[in-house]
Amino acid sequence: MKRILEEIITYQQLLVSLKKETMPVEVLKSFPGFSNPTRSLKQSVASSEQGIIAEFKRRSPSKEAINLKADVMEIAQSYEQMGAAGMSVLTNQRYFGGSLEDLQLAKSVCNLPILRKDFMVDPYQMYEAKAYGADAILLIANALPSEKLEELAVLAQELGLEILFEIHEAEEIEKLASKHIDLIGVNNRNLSTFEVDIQQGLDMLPHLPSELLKISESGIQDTETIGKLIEQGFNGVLVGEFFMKQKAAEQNTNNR
Ligand SMILES: O=C(O)c1ccccc1NCC(=O)[C@H](O)[C@H](O)COP(=O)(O)O
Repeated sequence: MKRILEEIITYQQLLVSLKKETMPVEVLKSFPGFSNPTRSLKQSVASSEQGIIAEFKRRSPSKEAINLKADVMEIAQSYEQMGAAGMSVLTNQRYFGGSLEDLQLAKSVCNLPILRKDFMVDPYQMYEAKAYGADAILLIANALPSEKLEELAVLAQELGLEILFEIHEAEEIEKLASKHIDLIGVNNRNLSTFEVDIQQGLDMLPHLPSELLKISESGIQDTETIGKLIEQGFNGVLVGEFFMKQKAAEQNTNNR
């Protein structure tokens, strides 16, 4: 079976080449948001008790429908009210039902730093992230060679975007120099098998550079697990499905 990550990366490369034709970088640079100052996700996580990065996620390759009817503006405001340190917005349409417009709307209705959670493969996407209002971007260690990760990281930093560098295995930390990393994310989900192992993430803690803020990502399904991860040394958590399902349940109750 072709790994989903490889499939997504191939798709992204094709998508970016089409977008470059329809919306050149020069046009992205003229977006009003392009020159906005960055809201620091790093500072917000560092100064928050549980460093919660709450994700907007309608569906996913592993779960299909999560909350298909979700309203991004309502959810952004509720994440801010519940005390999240930041918001992650999946901007990939095909696999997650998200969009850059979701990101733009989220940014416009709350004061949270916004992470563009997508599969970044090309410098063009850094300009796009900035134009639509992202404060931080994701770089996935397993998705690209070191040279490409560095190229994207350098440009992101030039544009004032912070970097969440995601790893699944401890050795992957070596793929990008610490000077380019604002937050290190340990993905508890294996992107080939979709298996989630929170303990494997916890076991990696002693191997991570002490100076970096550490985020536990994926598969977190209750508040007890959030507490345990923070108690054991993570500075924050990135949670999607659990919060989005809660929001769907609240919506159903309100509609009755
Ligand atoms: O969520 C998936 O099924 C998925 C599959 C393949 C690549 C990436 C995937 N997720 C992206 C994410 O990073 C998660 O949405 C994020 O860590 C939150 O996870 P969760 O709390 O389990 O929704």
